Amino acid sequence: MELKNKKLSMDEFLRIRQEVLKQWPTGEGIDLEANVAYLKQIPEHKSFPAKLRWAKENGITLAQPRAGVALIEEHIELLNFLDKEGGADLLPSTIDSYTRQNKYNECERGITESRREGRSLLNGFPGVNHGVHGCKKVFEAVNLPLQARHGTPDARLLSEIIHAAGWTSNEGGGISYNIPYAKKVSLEKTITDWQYCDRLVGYYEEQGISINREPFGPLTGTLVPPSMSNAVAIIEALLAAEQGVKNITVGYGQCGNIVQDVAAIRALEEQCNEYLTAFGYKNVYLTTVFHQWMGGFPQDESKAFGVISLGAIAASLAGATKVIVKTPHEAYGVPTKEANAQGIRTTKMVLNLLREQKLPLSVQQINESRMIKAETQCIIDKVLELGDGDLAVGTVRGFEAGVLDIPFAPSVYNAGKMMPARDNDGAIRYLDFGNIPFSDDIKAFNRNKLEERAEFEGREVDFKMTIDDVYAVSKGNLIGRPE
Ligand SMILES: CC[C@H]1O[C@@H](n2cnc3c(N)ncnc32)[C@H](O)[C@@H]1O
Repeated sequence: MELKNKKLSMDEFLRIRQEVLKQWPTGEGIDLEANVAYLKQIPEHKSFPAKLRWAKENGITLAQPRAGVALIEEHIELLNFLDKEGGADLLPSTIDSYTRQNKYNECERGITESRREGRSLLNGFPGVNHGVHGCKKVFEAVNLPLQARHGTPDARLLSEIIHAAGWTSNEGGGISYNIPYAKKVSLEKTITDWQYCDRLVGYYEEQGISINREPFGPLTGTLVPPSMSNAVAIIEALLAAEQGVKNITVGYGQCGNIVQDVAAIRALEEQCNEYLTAFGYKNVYLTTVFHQWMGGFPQDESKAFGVISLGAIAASLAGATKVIVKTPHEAYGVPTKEANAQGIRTTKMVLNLLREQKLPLSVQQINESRMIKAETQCIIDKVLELGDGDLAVGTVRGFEAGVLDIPFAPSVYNAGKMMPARDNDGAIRYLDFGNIPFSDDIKAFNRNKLEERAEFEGREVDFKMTIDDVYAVSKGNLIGRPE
């Protein structure tokens, strides 16, 4: 089917749906009307969109962890522990890597072995294998809204199952769950598949049920310039809105310079609303999510709490609707429930202390916001031009041309020509523009900022800065100064 940014007809959607539900036995018999009846009866306090709206209207930043284990009972115990002991405001179910690659046979084996071993041998919750029944059991055993968090290029069956089970939020998108997560999956395929996931939400919205969609903001989480991640987030929000999604949370991964981080997430919300309005999508309720540092973490747990606290501070000062919490085990892998709860308590302490404070507008922040918006607009306008006005086609051609280019992405569809580095204040700039058609002013701004650092450090502006910056935070610094 030819790729286009057009709302799927119900006939087309239902035709595809027949194939989707056959991908694994747990897809059999998932009935949309029965789902509508179930979703209509879930209590307000367990609706993701309702809680996000409450937080935004009350100027509160919510804390949400990541968490997922192989077996249903242990997963329920984990989630309730993070609620009761951690103070989580929203709950995830982080889905395991096999499910993300649609390798449900491996999931089955992992579930069996986890039962035998008495511990989780999967790195997340295998939602497809547990099916609607299992996911509903989790939803009914917790007391907070529930969201699927994963990294799945083809999440169509997973989305059917989690929404049927009452989970009223799904993370991901055709770009953000492809380019940073997959090596050889075409963008045509993943954009098409995520149009299905969004159209499913559009169907539920048409039945009067609000479901939240959250593009994955941080992408590779490694020195991604804010305008590049904002451009991708806005594109995915627009693609979702075309399919009838009405409740969207756009995301941003902490970069480390507070002024840039606050400016970036505020610019993201403002510019995304501008584009939604310009494209005629009315009544889309937009919120934001700030991801605590997604790059390398220090092994020392006390230092890790420092990184977690900085993320909480930036999220709160920016007025983000939600912050995704890291744990002191980040440098090692899947955290214990205790460590996970510690990350949430640290975050909530900071959020409570800063609740009445926001970073006052400064000249630096206004200039940073202007630059981010100008860079973002340059990227999106070129994408639309390449697509002859079609955003989906333009996105595919944008990656082919290197106009959209995510640093350190594994996908063969990513040009990998653009290179970032931090300036002397730790803000992320473009060191090599690759094929991004920025204006001369934008290029001069980025170059000058990096020249300032070069002069301060007594070295040339070059790729060594990038490499030094990649490892800096795990070594205890923000900027990778020469040793
Ligand atoms: C997007 C990557 C992030 O997800 C986190 N993550 C992945 N799987 C799990 C998991 N099963 N439990 C808690 N955190 C997890 C990982 O530590 C990293 O911070």
